[in-house]
Amino acid sequence: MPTGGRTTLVQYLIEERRRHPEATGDLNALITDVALACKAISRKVAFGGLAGVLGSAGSGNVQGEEQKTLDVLSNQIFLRANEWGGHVAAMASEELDDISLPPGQYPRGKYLLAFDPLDGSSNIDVNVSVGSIFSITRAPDPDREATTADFLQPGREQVCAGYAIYGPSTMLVITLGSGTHGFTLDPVLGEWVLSHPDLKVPSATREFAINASNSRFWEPAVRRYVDECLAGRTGPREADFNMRWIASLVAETHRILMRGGVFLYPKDNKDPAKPGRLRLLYEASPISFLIEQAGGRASTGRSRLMDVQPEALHQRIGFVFGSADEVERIEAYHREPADDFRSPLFGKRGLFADIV
Ligand SMILES: O=P(O)(O)OC[C@H]1O[C@](O)(COP(=O)(O)O)[C@@H](O)[C@@H]1O
Ligand SMILES: [Mg+2]
Ligand SMILES: [Mg+2]
Repeated sequence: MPTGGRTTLVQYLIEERRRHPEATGDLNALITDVALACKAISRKVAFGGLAGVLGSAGSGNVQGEEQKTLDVLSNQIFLRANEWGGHVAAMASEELDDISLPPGQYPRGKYLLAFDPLDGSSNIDVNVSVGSIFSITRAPDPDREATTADFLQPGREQVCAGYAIYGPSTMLVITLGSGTHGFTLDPVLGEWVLSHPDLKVPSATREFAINASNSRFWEPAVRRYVDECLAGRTGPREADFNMRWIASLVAETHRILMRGGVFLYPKDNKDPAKPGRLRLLYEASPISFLIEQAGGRASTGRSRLMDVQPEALHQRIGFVFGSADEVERIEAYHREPADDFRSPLFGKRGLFADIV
């Protein structure tokens, strides 16, 4: 990484490319196009109601979710920024039923780009941080037209992943497999400046994030974990825990990268057709790559998320990530037979184990 003065995203990417003498520069060009899309979305977010970007678009996506105006707009911005660059073989988006091929292009690009153009869209209208998430993998065969099946690669195959967060300041956080690095958008020069090199997630934490309104649908291992956190100093963990829930995956990830913590959107029994809330290819996979590269752990709750073989473009999955000690604990709870515990206070090992 360059030393002295400001390091911009472009400088960082050039430096990274030096470590790969065989690289053609295509990946860097693609990341620059993605970063440009994020910059454009950031401007739309900043103008908010003045740019007419709030509210519903009056349509739904392939997953039956209401599309916000900014979901649709951000999707268009991502597509336009990347379809003519010659670097992608195809794109997949939360907001598109099927993959998108670049228009009439030959030779095709070498990469597959999957993205959630606007994450946390329920927060747009209330002016809370939202973001964009992206994942880049290699097209298995750039000599033929890319297919949906080409996108179904485990997370460990990603060559780059990142997110932009549109918060009080706009940041781009990326990994190319050599650490996780944060760039802040200089709003005057319009440049991404390296502000948070080599982010590290502490292995221990006393902060967890989960949507507790789903508690009646949780599996016993998740219920046990949360019960034990809530029991605090007087429970089996012998420590008080704090809780957060922003409902923007990007914002939760950012907090965890900044100060640690654990996030759970676990597999539950709310809707048998949906094994989890978050999408594997353009939410959980890229966030996992960023978290692992920052020394954290990313899991389905049972095992490493980046080893899951995807089966569908918009597949959902249970997702637990953050400080390694907590994620390991949650995985261990899932391995234990459920009837071994009911709650921290009343289970076999609990304070009142003898009286129940
Ligand atoms: O509304 P819930 O159930 O708390 O879900 C919140 C989760 O849904 C998401 O908003 C899904 O993202 P989208 O806004 O891209 O659909 C995540 O960012 C967040 O973690
Ligand atoms: Mg999302
Ligand atoms: Mg989205």
